[in-house]
Amino acid sequence: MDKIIVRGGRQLSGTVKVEGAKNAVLPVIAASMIASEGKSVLHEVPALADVFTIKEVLSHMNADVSFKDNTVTVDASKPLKTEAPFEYVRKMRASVLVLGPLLARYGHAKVAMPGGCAIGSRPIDLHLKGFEAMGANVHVGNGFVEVQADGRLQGAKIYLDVPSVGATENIMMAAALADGKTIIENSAKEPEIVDLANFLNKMGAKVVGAGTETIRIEGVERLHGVEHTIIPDRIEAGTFMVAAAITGGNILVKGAELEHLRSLVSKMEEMGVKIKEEEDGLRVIGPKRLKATDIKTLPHPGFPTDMQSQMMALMLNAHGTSVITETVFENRFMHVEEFRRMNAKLKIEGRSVIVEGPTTLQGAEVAATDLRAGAALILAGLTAEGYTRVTELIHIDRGYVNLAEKLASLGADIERVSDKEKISVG
Ligand SMILES: CC(=O)N[C@H]1[C@@H](OP(=O)(O)OP(=O)(O)OC[C@H]2O[C@@H](n3ccc(=O)[nH]c3=O)[C@H](O)[C@@H]2O)O[C@H](CO)[C@@H](O)[C@@H]1O
Ligand SMILES: C=C(OP(=O)(O)O)C(=O)O
Repeated sequence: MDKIIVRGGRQLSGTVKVEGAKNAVLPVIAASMIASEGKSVLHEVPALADVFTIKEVLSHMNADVSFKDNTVTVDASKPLKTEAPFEYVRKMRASVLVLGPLLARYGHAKVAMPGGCAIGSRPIDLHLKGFEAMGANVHVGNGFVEVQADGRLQGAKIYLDVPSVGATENIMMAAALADGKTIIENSAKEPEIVDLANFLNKMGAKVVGAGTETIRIEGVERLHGVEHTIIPDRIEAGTFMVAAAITGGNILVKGAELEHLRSLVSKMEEMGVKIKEEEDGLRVIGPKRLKATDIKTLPHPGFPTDMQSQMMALMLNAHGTSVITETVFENRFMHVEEFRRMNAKLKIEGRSVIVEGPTTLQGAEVAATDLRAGAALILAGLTAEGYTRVTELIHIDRGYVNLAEKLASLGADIERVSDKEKISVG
């Protein structure tokens, strides 16, 4: 089992380039299956475990997929299978994003029903409600969800009870080939939704309003493969921004888009961090003394839940009491227990965590409970006394490419070791 071992105390400086966004590339690769003619060529694709999983899913479906030098090519013009077995959904919940494209193109799709995970129960009822409104029959049983339509889906007006990212994406993809107009109300507004809409539109779809709370999709007869560049990963960018802030360092995060990061930037500025927009990214300069603040996670443009645990690491180093309230997922505080192993003073009260800072964090053996929690433990390790050993890297590898190597290139005392190798530090 691999571990990342980090010794705290170094100030980080230099430049790091952000990869393409995991949460944009997964739906875009799924959407490439709708194209019944031509190839899609996707650039800036990060070499993440999740990308390899969705590539396997598409290959299983009979699409021709290749991945080389951050470019994925998908040719889905041959007839596709419409079932994805459990092994893929187990590895990655985003596998449910094949439902919309397959339903649109073939009127049928079947995938294993995703279970809960470390951050919450994560139902897909809103995805299914959308498909049903468009005329599909939904059957859930024996651990599978199957959706079936007689002929083309029908455009419909769909109100989402919560602005779910995945439901918005799945419905948008299904509606791209539906008969007539679909209106999604209370849709998610994340930048990744806009990227998917742009991709669909290049393929010949008619989607307007992505990035606002009402998306309108006029169905078309068919879509074709196109070339597309994935947007930068705002969560990876945010993770490096916290690395600069937590170590009192100075990092240029190349490719970070201010427009996608406004809530994070404003909270970090409240904490005393200097953030400047430069031509090719954001420069982040950590202060000598971080100030406490409060955050509440919300759908975009509110504060992203995927940055909550990294901010907790930062708040542990800030002077005063900070409060974090998690409203998106009901159980995204598994990292609290791990931070406590590092001497953190944290109290959970319902959906909030009270963070007493600053704490002298102590290195310890800790486990990544989800991908962002793993990144947050590494960030905490950058300021802890002694060695922090982070295990369960399988989670981190889902969402970060070479995180330890990139932090090392910025001056961190960090390395990734496998149990088979001789551990040279600690
Ligand atoms: C691959 C991907 O893009 N993952 C992101 C996506 O996940 P994902 O698309 O799964 O997240 P959603 O936006 O759907 O979930 C938000 C909330 O809605 C609830 N819900 C969702 C669907 C549904 O049918 N019913 C329902 O109740 C969820 O349980 C959760 O409490 O958005 C999350 C919220 O920004 C991010 O943390 C994830 O990184
Ligand atoms: C929760 C996340 O991803 P996923 O939805 O793929 O589990 C994340 O990226 O932080």
